[in-house]
Amino acid sequence: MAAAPPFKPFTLAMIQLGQVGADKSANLRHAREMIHKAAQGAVSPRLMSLQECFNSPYGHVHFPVYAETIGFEPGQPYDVAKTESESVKLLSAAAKDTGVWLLGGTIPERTPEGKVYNTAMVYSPKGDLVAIHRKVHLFDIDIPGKITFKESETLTGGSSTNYFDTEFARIGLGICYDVRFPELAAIAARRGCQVCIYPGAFNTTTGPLHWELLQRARAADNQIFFGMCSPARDLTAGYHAWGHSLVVDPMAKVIGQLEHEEDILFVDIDPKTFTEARAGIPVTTQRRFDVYPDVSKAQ
Ligand SMILES: NC(=O)CCC(=O)C(=O)O
Repeated sequence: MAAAPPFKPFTLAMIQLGQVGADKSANLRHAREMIHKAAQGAVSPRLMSLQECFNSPYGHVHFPVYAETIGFEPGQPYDVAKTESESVKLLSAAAKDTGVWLLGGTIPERTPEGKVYNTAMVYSPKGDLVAIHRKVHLFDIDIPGKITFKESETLTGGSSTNYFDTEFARIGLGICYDVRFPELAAIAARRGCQVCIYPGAFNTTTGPLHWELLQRARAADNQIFFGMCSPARDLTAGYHAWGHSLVVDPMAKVIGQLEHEEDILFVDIDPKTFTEARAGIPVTTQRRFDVYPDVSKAQ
C-alpha cells in the first residue's frame, strides 16, 4: 500500500439536501445546483459530500426502481463518457465544473449479475470516478412501535473496505449503518486515513440517541476526523431522516453540525488537531497486538 498523502489543511463541505422526491431528474438537478452553491461558498471547499441515497427516496422498495449501472472496477480505467448512468454523468460534470473533490453521496447500483448495492462514488476535480464503496452492513432493524427497516429485502451488502487519496489527505469511506461497526473505521485509520466520511441517513428514533455518539466514538478511538452527511428531514417522505450533518475532530470534539433543514456545512480540517491528539494521547503507538489481533490485517 502506498503511503498516505501528507495531511494538509482543507475545507470540507457537507451538502444536506432536501427535496429528494420521486422525480429522479429533479433530484439530480437540485443536487447539481447545491454542489455549485457549495463550491461558490464564502470559503472554497476542496472536498464536498452529499448524503446517502441522494437521487431517490430512501426505502427498500425504491432501490431496484432507481438503480443504475456504474460498472466501476477498482484499479481499472473508467470512462465516464461511456456510462449510461445519469447520476455518474451529473456528478462527474459537477466535480469537473467546480474543480472540487466530490464524494457523491450514494445511489442504488445494479450490477450485471442483477445485484443491487447502496453505493458511494468519489470524483476527482477532473471529473474522474476514482473510488466506490458499497455499503457493507445493511440497515436491518426492528424497534417495535418506532422503526422497522430492512435494506436486505432488495440490497446486497458490499464486501470491501475503501478509501481514496487526494493531494491533502487519505479519506476512508463507509455508509451510514457501517458506522455502528468500529472495524471499518479502525481499518481505515490503520491504513493511514486521517479523515473518514460516511454519507448517511439516520432517522428520528436512532438519530437523537446515536448519530453524534457513534461519530465521536469513531473519531476518538481512531484519532481521526470523522463526518457524516445526512439528508434534510422531510416529514412528507416515507423515511424521516435525522439531518444534523456533522463533523468531529480527532479529540472527538464536534466542529460543525447542521440542524435538520436543507443547508450546507463548511468545516476547516486542521491537521494540527490530528497531530496533537496523537502526540498527547498516543494510543496509535500503544496498541497491544500481542494481546489481540490487528483488525487492519483481518483481510
Ligand atoms: N441508512 C441507514 O443505514 C440508517 C442507519 C440508522 O439509522 C442507524 O440507526 O444505524
